[in-house]
Amino acid sequence: MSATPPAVEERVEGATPVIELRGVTVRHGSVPALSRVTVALLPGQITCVLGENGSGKSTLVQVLSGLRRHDEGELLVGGAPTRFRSPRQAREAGIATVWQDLAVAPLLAVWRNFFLGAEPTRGVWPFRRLDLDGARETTMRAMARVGVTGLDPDQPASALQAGERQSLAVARALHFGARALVIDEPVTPMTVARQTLFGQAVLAARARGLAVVVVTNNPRYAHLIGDRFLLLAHGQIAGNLTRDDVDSDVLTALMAGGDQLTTLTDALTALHPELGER
Ligand SMILES: Nc1ncnc2c1ncn2[C@@H]1O[C@H](COP(=O)(O)OP(=O)(O)OP(=O)(O)O)[C@@H](O)[C@H]1O
Repeated sequence: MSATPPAVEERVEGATPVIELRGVTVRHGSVPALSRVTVALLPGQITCVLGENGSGKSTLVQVLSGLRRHDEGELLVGGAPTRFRSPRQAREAGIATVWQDLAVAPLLAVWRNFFLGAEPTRGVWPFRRLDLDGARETTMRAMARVGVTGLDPDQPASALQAGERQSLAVARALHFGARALVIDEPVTPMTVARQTLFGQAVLAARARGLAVVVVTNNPRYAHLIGDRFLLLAHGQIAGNLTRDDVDSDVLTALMAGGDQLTTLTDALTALHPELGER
């Protein structure tokens, strides 16, 4: 895993955002969970979303994945204003979500979990049958692409480690042509092995030109993999920084507490007025 991604601004400058939020507000009753959030998610860029509990991270994931409709503002996919009516519509638009409580069918083979109803077939009806070898082969190749090698595609998914399950979900997204990948990081702390696997999968998605969103509570890890850092506080964007703007220590300090986050972001914006314009 490369610790220092190449200069992103050069690669993605001028690219049409895969997803764009313009002034998006989401209310739970009278409580705004997100308030006038504006952000562009660019192809080949990893955006890490950071913020304390209740800052609106999950709500943002829900909006991007079609689980929650926004009350105000605009959601654009590939430049076109969009309103998802279901998670399925978001998936069909190329937005794949890897949920915190990632579900696999534990008794089914890994390759079955990979295809989940989209299994390849051979021949024409009425002689059509499942292409078992093709399915296994495709699963292994797709998993290798995200850094998981030596996998037995016939083993039950329950035998996979948590990190490998996440990799499976990312591998699926890449294989089925997703344009954006939204990952809600598990709340439980990740082991180094799992972080490494996860990082490989995420960087593979980025290399394939997907817009990647990672919701995380770990600023050091975010700084390692992320190109851009979206800081949420009380449902609002408290900072939208690139890895050139902040080092790992500053990002960690920004995350130290909600109030501090706002104060420090103000201080940072005062030092770098251009930050406030993003
Ligand atoms: N279904 C709901 N009904 C009412 N209020 C809600 C609902 N879901 C979230 N909220 C409120 O909206 C705000 C944003 O919540 P959200 O879950 O998006 O934050 P979060 O940053 O993901 O927090 P966490 O890290 O705890 O999951 C919070 O004030 C929360 O209490």
